[in-house]
Amino acid sequence: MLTPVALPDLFSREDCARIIALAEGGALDEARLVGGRAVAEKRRARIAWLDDEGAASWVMARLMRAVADANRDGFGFDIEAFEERGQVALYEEAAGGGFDWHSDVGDGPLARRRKLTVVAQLSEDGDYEGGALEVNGDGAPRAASRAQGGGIAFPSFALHRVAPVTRGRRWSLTIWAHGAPFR
Ligand SMILES: O=C(O)CCC(=O)C(=O)O
Ligand SMILES: [Fe+2]
Repeated sequence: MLTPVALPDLFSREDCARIIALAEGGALDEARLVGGRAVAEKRRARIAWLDDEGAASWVMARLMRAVADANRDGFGFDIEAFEERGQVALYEEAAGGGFDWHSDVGDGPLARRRKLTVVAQLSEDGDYEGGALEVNGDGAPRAASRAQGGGIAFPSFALHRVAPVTRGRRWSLTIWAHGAPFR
């Protein structure tokens, strides 16, 4: 199945605040694209990476369980591991935050092994306008739920985007599950 799967209630409101605090406690860098090139025009966000050991381990553990369930129930892909750290992204009105249509599968050694993408909404719906995460899993782009703490899982090759944030700021958390490249 290629249609995105909703993952409601991954995190509580307090969990979301804790994850944002973890990201703010580290370095928030200008986002880079799949190939490692900084391309400001396509992606306008700042990002921080969560380690799967230490203070953020509970975050990664919870997401990994949710991905395993979603894969079993919805996708049935061959997933072997989680080979990248969790990515917290901040899209800000002031910076014209957004991320144009793209696939998460690329030519890099990790990007080519991406199988499933999971994005969790860390901000409250009312904190921002615009900023919709839209996924085109089957020919029709659909907006993911904006509910804080909820998430969505979709095949990493599926085109998706974050519409420009027109007011406020949106925080998200993305992880990828990896395995042998699609063929
Ligand atoms: O922040 C989001 O909602 C999506 C992030 C994304 O698509 C990515 O990092 O590849
Ligand atoms: Fe993406």
